[in-house]
Amino acid sequence: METYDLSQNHIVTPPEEIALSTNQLQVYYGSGSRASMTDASLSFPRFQITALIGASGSGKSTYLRSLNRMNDRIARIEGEIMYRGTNINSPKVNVYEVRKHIGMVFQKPNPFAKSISENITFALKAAGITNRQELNERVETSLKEAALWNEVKDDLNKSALALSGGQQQRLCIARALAMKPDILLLDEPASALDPISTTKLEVTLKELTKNYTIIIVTHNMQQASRISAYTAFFHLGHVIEYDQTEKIFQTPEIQATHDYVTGNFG
Ligand SMILES: Nc1ncnc2c1ncn2[C@@H]1O[C@H](COP(=O)(O)OP(=O)(O)OP(=O)(O)O)[C@@H](O)[C@H]1O
Repeated sequence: METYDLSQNHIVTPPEEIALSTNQLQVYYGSGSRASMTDASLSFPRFQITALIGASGSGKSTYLRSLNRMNDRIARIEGEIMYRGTNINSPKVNVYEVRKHIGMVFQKPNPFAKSISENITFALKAAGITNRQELNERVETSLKEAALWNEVKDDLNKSALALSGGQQQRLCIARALAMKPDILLLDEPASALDPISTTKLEVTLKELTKNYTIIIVTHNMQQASRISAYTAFFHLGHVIEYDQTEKIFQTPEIQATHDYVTGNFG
């Protein structure tokens, strides 16, 4: 791989309303003094999908997981994460509250070994919602939003583990949506899925932009260009380029981005 000047970057601020932004975010794992993520300043437009792309180890997951404080126990995170006028990367901010607004779905579908409906109601009950009618409504609404309702509505008491991988992943999305978040973070949600389930998931994500802001890590460049409005290219712990997706894939400003999207490395 060629050596690139990591200080060279091109980062736009989208003109749309911004749902979440980071200002010079730095992430240090353990007691290390070397940052695994350096000076990441990005603004994510509301009701759009933004894709985070880059080679393995470039820092995409590190960055994504920092956004809802999932890295708190294993890393030191410096810089600001601005959400609704508050820096949520502050020790004074309650991380559980943050995660109600900024939900996360992981690479491998990880439903609980419980029924389909209990997968959705579990966190709601823990949050103090006990009214049966409200719980039922949330189950139905979130399964509909995740485009799973029609496939499971007669099987709500069956085990979630009996679902296919693609259905399990949409259940995990429904589980996250049941908390009524504002922003959904997804870390390679389709990497364990077959092509048909992947297409279904992509269609679902696009539908969700009516009500949610989505930030997705993906290894799959076709996927990024199919579904996202903006794309950020990460390289060796730096954000090198951030712009409209079409621009990143067709006329990037930076050589490293060009080489990555044309398949020269990765
Ligand atoms: N828990 C951890 N402890 C220490 N270092 C870590 C940890 N997680 C990630 N790193 C390091 O941080 C850097 C960025 O890794 P990260 O997983 O964020 O990259 P990535 O772009 O998401 O890669 P992949 O696509 O393979 O998931 C790498 O050098 C990695 O070794």
